[in-house]
Amino acid sequence: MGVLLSLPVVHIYLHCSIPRRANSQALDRRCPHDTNLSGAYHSTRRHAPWKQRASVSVWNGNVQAVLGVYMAYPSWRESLPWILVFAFTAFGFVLNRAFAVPRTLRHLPMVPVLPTLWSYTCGDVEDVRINKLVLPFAQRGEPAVLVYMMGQWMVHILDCKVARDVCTDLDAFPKEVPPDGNLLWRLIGHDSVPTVNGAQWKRLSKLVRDALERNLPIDQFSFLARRMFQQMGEGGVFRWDDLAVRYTLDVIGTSTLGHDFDALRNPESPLVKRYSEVMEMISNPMYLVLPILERLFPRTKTIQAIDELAEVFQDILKLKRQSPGNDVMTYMLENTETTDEELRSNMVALFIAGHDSSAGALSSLCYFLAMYPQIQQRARSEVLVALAAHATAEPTLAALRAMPFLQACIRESLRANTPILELVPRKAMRDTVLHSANGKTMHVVAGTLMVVNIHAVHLREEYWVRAAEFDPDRFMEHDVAQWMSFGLGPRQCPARNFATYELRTVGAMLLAKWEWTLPEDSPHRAHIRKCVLAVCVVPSEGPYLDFKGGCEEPED
Ligand code: HEM
Repeated sequence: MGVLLSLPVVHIYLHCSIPRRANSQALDRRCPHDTNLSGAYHSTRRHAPWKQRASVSVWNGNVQAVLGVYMAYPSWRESLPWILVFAFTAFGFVLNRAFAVPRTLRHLPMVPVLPTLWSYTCGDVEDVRINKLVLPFAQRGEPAVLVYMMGQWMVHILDCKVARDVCTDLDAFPKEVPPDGNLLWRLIGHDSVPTVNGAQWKRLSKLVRDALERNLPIDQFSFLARRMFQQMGEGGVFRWDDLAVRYTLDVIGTSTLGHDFDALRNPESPLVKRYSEVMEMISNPMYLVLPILERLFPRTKTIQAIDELAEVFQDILKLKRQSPGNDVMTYMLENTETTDEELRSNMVALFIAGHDSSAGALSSLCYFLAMYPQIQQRARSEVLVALAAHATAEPTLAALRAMPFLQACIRESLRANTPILELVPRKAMRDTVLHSANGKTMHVVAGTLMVVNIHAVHLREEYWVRAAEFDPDRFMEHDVAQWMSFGLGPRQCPARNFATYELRTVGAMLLAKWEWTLPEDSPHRAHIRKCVLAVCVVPSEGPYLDFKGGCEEPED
């Protein structure tokens, strides 16, 4: 590709320089001895040999031809076009090396690299890029497509069966171990459930699952929803993505880390601000596209901020040891086989994996209910009936289980706007043949990186009737196998129960207390605008929602 890019340039220079070359030869013929011009040439050759040595050391190979050309010309002006030709060709080779599709993957369809780079240059958020460049392949029935991402070519899986097969066989397709320079993993650490494989993953995964299953803190979800309602007073227009972030931050803080960030009442809390800043620094798109930049231009300020934040988590862990509570970290600390680094690493992993994803999910749910008032009203009626039937003002587990339509709304909003668009890459450990749901076969060689593209599977029309529409009823009848917001197989989200009950509790309480709409002039009316938050893509800069019908909440 790089060579192709440089060809027109080479072509132009060849055309421009050939007559000049003829001229210079004619000049040489006319002036066989030193003329001013040829004298200048000779003196350059004789007195500036470093020029030649510099060329050799810079390009280190394939330079003899250029030196020959360089020496054959009577002045630097004459040889400049050739130097440029060489430079562009060399640049072309470098680009070619960087972007060439590996031979073993060339049988697969691919998203062309130029539009991909252009999309990054334009600052498109990942969902927009997938819609533009990847989704057309899914709609055409392809099981997979090659995409250039994070500095290399990866196979994006677009088919639900291939996705399931890849995610189920952990030995054949383990998670790709993140490179050392990756700053998100510097913060999380290399010993956490999402990053490890094999026996360590089995041990840590059991630890996390057992701790998460020990307590489903519905009371805590309700308590914090009431705290949020206090902030909302008697209603009005609120920037909903911000409230959702603060609510989920307090949920994850109190129920998993046993630490109250108090983000709902104190949005300016230093830890909350520091966390947001670090996440923003980590998500620099240039470094996400070209991870090699981490080595070429290390981000020392970001690294320092990350290390300071990691220290804060370390301190929270120390405090937790001294004063245990009723939270996931306390349960994990009971296990004496876990090392300090594993505990710290998993604490940060639970925080990051659990916070931004839930914030995005809550934000999307309320956005869709605002966009479709009839669906909101239907969900509200169901909630009020269920609460009355269970004689409770706030949701209990039994009452929440009697709200299937609310659950369908949550699943449909996670389908249409899934916060985690792509799973962590899996690496094929051996040559494999995979079969898609529509009967196609796909050969994959050992070493190939494979990414399940949830967003594309969730919008594939072969799987979903009118995929672009928000229609919770598609989840009322039965479970839909193509739905994969929490991942697939043994490594699917261990907190999916926690997360859905959090959404069900706060969703039910919102519906019971408020009615909300999207203001007419909202920029989110045509479609929801999003941004990248750590590992998720979530609604951004609103949507501002207009809440009505609230009444004063008593203080905590
Ligand atoms: C709506 C909210 C959430 C969504 C959509 C979500 C989604 C996901 C997905 C798709 C994965 C699989 C990643 C992969 O296979 O590459 C995952 C894994 C994980 N999630 Fe969640 N998640 C949510 C909430 C949470 C919460 C609240 C926590 C913690 C309290 C959490 C902790 C984890 C962990 C530890 C893993 C790694 C599992 C493993 O690799 O074995 N998630 N999540």
